[in-house]
Amino acid sequence: MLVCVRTCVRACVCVLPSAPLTYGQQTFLLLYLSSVFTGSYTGLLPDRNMSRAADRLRLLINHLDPSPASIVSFIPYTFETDLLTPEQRVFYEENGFLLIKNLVSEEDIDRFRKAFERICRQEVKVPGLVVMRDVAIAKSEFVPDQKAVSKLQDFQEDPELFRYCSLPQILKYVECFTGPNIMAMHTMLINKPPDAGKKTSRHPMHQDLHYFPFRPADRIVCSWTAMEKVTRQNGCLVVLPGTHQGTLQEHDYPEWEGGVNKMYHGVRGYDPQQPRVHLEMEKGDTVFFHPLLIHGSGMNQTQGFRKAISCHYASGDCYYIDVKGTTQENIENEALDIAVRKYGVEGDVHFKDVWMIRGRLVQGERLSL
Ligand SMILES: CCCC(=O)SCCNC(=O)CCNC(=O)[C@H](O)C(C)(C)COP(=O)(O)OP(=O)(O)OC[C@H]1O[C@@H](n2cnc3c(N)ncnc32)[C@H](O)[C@@H]1OP(=O)(O)O
Ligand SMILES: Nc1ncnc2c1ncn2[C@@H]1O[C@H](COP(=O)(O)OP(=O)(O)OP(=O)(O)O)[C@@H](O)[C@H]1O
Ligand SMILES: O=C(O)CCC(=O)C(=O)O
Ligand SMILES: [Fe+2]
Ligand SMILES: [Mg+2]
Repeated sequence: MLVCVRTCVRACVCVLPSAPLTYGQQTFLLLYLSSVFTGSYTGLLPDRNMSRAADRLRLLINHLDPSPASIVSFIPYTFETDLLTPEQRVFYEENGFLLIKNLVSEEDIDRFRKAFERICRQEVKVPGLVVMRDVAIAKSEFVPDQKAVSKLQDFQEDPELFRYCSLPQILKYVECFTGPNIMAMHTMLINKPPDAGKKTSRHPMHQDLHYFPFRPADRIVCSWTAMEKVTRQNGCLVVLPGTHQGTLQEHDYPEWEGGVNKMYHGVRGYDPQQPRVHLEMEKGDTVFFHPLLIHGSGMNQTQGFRKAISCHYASGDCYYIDVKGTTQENIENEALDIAVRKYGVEGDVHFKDVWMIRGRLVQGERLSL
C-alpha cells in the first residue's frame, strides 16, 4: 500500500505541474489517482476497481506522457464538458453507468403516460411502432386490452413520445458520452406487467450492444428514465458494475421454464453469483449506461405496471459493421425475420437498413449512421 501511495503521489507530481492539462483534467486525474488507492469514491467492488485502476495507472506512469491524447485514452468513456463533476466521470469510467436524480419533470412524464395510453387504446396509429405483449399473455386465450401491452418499441414517429429523446437536459448528459453529433437510434417504453406467475416479466441479463450493428461501443449510451418509483419489488434495473470494460459476449435465450419473451436474449453462461446492484429510482430519475454494461430486470411482484421510457443514442460518426460470422448473427437473423414480416420487404434487406430507417438526428450533424 505504501508503495502504491508513493507511486500515486509521484505520478501526480510528475504529471500535473508540467502538463498542458485543463483545470478539469487536473482535478479529474488527482481525484482519480487518490480515489483509486483509497477506494473512497465508491462503495462498489473496491477490490476489483482498485486492481483495474492500478493497472491503468501503471500504464500511465510507464509512459509518463502527460499530453492531452494520453489523458483521453486514460479516460476513454467520457468527454470533458462543463456538466459532469470529476466524481461523476470517475464513477461512469469505473462502473459504466451514472444515475441522475430528478432529471425529467413530473409534467413531462405525465404527458408521456397519456401518449402511451392513447396508443394502447388504439386511438392513434404510429408508423413503425412495435407493440409487444408479454409472452405469458400472447400465448394464452387472454383477451388483450391496454393492460396486455408490455413494451412499445420504435416510437420515433410519435411526436409526443419522441419529445423524450430531444429533452435538452437529457441531451446535455448524452453529449458527455457521444460527443456533439447525436442520433437517437432506438426507443422504448417499457410497461413491465405484474408477473403472471411464470417469471416471464423478467428481462434476462444482457448487453444492449448485442442488438446494435454499429460502433464504436464507447460512443453509444442509453438513457432510461423511471416513469414512477421503481424498486426491487416491481422489477427495477439490475446492473453488474464495471462490466462495460469487458467485451461483447455470446447471447442466447436463457433456459427458463416459464418461457422467454421474443428477442429477450441473455448473456450465455450468466453466473447468478456475480455481485449485482439494484437501481431503485424515483419518478423522473434517469440512468445513463454503456452498451456493454450487463444489465436486466427482475420480475414485477406488484399489481402495478412498472413504467420506464428509454432511448439509445449514438454519435453521428459511428459506423455500421457487418455482424456476419460474429456472436450477433443470431439476433440479426431474428430481427430480419421480423422486419420482413413487418414491412413486407423481400430479398436484399440488411441489418444496417433496419437501423438506418429508425435512426433520427437529435443534435448536430447526421454523418455516417
Ligand atoms: C437494446 C435493445 C434490447 C431489446 O430490444 S430487447 C427486446 C427486443 N424486442 C423486440 O425487438 C420486439 C420483438 N417483438 C416483436 O417484434 C413483436 O412483438 C412480435 C413478437 C413479432 C409479435 O408481434 P405481432 O406479430 O404483432 O403479434 P401477434 O400477437 O400477432 O403474435 C404473433 C406471434 O408471435 C407470438 N408472440 C407475440 N408476442 C410474443 C412475445 N412477447 N414473446 C414470444 N412470442 C410472442 C404470438 O404468440 C404469435 O405466435 P404464433 O404465431 O401464435 O405461434
Ligand atoms: N439464467 C439467467 N440468464 C440471464 N439472466 C438471468 C438468469 N437468471 C436470472 N437472470 C436475471 O437476473 C436478474 C435478477 O434476477 P432475479 O429476479 O432472480 O433476482 P432479483 O430480482 O435481483 O432478486 P429477488 O428476486 O431475490 O428480489 C434479472 O434481470 C433476471 O432476469
Ligand atoms: O426496463 C427494463 O426492464 C430493461 C429493458 C432493457 O434492458 C432492454 O430492453 O434492453
Ligand atoms: Fe437492455
Ligand atoms: Mg426478482
